[in-house]
Amino acid sequence: MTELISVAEADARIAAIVQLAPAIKCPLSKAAGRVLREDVLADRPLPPFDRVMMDGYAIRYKAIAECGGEFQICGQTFAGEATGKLGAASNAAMEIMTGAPLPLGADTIVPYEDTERNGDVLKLLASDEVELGEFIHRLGSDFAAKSKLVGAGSLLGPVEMGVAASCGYTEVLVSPRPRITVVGTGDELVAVDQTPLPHQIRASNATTLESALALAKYHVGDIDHWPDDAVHGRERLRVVLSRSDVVVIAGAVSKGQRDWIPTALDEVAECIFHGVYQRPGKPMGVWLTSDGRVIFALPGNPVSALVGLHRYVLPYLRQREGGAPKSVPHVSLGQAVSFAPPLTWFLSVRLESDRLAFPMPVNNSGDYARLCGTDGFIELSADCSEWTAGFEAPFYRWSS
Ligand SMILES: Nc1nc2c(c(=O)[nH]1)N[C@H]1C(S)=C(S)[C@@H](COP(=O)(O)OP(=O)(O)OC[C@H]3O[C@@H](n4cnc5c(N)ncnc54)[C@H](O)[C@@H]3O)O[C@H]1N2
Ligand code: MOO
Repeated sequence: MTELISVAEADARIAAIVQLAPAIKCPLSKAAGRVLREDVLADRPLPPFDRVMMDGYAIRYKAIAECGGEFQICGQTFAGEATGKLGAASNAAMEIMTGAPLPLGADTIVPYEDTERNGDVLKLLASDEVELGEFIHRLGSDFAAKSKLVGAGSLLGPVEMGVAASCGYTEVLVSPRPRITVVGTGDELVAVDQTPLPHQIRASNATTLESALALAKYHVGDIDHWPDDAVHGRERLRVVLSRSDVVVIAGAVSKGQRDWIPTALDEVAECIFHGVYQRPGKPMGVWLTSDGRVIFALPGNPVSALVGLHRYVLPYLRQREGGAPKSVPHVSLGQAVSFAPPLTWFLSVRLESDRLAFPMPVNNSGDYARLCGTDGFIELSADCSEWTAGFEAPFYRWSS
């Protein structure tokens, strides 16, 4: 391990190696969840015409006083029909549907519910309650043509997707998805469908890490498992690096005689750091190849690997896509806690009412089953050892 660094320094060093991937064109139908790399502009004013907002009748407001609230119906306009024209007589009314363009000459809509109809004669039930200009969504009243509706860097969620569709974007410029490989390591591990011998365990880290990435909308292209054999492992490392932008390795990063990962990574990449003043996950490290591939080497202990993914890998992936940094919410400690080592403590918690965090510490970073029922972890900084109930701490959710 190189000299240990603080969590803040680890964040800064990761931010410094972020290289924004060149934008690509993507069909709009495939763009949900991607980071937009261009501004989406209104191609027309919003709304693009005087849009009627209620089913009923279009009238001239000033005619109410002139004709005692009685009108002559002279036609109909449905949504999808071109703009109609109100008859020249001041008491003319046009039957009209929601979504239709306001007829020329009309300035007010009276909903069906406020009228009585007899043949072509229309009577307003409460003339004095009708207001000039009611129920008309005026052309351009929301946005002028060419307004920026969605900014570059936005995440394309349902709102942004609908706005882009409404403006005629059949494709958009987005960040490409990184090719991600997740790697587990260790001779003690057997596949999920195997029955382990007493000294073996089933490999679970790849499943955990892949699902955490998938829930954050990142697709894992490959999953690999490497033995504790450095010669064979180095070959696999070369293959995986040749087809990945980001590699997330769990295990073999500490000080054991077969913890070969850091040495092998040093041979093919620059070490950005190795070792952070934190628990869990102290032995984690990050490496960068000369052609821009990034390797996160997380400890094999399942709690350490999962925390490392949420605390460092997911924020890195977001930055790499050019997305606005996701704000980390703060929650309030539900009870006092203490932690003596001068390390940042990532403490697993259960949330109540989405705001109050109750500590649910694991026995150690191999006690992954105790995370069931927790919602994520809070970050308690290394410069303190006692936290009172009510302390506000950054919160990372497992399922984000
Ligand atoms: N002399 C020292 N020993 C250790 C140190 C240290 O500073 N000095 N650090 C400890 C800490 S902290 C951690 S965390 C671990 C990290 O070790 P490695 O990254 O080398 O991980 P492994 O030894 O490969 O595995 C640790 C543990 O996790 C289990 N594991 C590994 N992979 C999986 C998997 N895919 N699914 C489920 N479980 C997995 C593995 O069996 C081990 O029990 O090092 C400490 N030692
Ligand atoms: O840092 Mo290790 O992840 O504490 O067990």
